[in-house]
Amino acid sequence: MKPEQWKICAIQMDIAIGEPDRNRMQVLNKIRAVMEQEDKPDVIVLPEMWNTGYALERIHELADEQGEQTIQMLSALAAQYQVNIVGGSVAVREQDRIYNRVYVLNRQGQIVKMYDKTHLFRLMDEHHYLTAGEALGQFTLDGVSCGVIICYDLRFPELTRTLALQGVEVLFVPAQWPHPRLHHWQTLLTARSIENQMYMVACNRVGSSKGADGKETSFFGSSVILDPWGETLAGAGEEEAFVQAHIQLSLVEEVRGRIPVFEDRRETLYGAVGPNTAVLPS
Ligand SMILES: O=C(O)CCC(=O)C(=O)O
Repeated sequence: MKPEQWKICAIQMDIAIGEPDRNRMQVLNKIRAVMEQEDKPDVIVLPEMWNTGYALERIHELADEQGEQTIQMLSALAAQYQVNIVGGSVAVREQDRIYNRVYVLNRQGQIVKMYDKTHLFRLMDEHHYLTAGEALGQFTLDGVSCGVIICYDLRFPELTRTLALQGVEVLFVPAQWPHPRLHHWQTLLTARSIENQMYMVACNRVGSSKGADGKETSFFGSSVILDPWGETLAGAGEEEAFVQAHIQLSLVEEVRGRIPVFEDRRETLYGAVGPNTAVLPS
């Protein structure tokens, strides 16, 4: 049965580029610390590409083969602490392909969803190294309809809208969103939350790392939990933090009832979301 409320914890952390063993140890210790709190969370969320960072030039050698190490660790933790884990994303190798993949584990430690980032971020050369996913990230945890998108996916309102139309009430957004685009991050998260009347749990990394071009990229954190009105329930700055909030699950239905945008949509005017019907200049 669907709970009345959930406690969510987003683990905002630094990531050591190209050091999966060190990052796994960090994640293990942080999850243990979170679960030692008196008021334990129901769902833990991690940031994007937390095993390798954006070490794209060595990604074939560093990525987790079939996700085995990630699955083993997160599944054991989920079962031990009986907590749901939205496992951020990790670089996973499947034969000669690399995916930027989220594993979602339930309280029994079972995988309930695998989602591969569908929109690859050209500005960081993802399209040269990674393979895009072809499926949406909808799943159920404790009877709650949830969705996941990864970082740059946030710029595609059709994706979040499609998930909302599938009934998603809580959307998770693992990210490595860098400076100087804090304004985009905050605005897009708030807009997606308000227009889709859903909870938004966005978990970004902090720290900085050097890319293949030798340039330093720094990440502003600013992880946030928004309610279906787009109001901030919890947020962080640029330091490592546990971003935590209790969310009232019935609020989604209440907000959708107050301002019934899903009933008021004029699909016959602007088409169903889904296939790309945009007319581009020739
Ligand atoms: O869209 C952006 O500005 C940031 C996206 C990004 O860094 C990513 O998808 O990894």
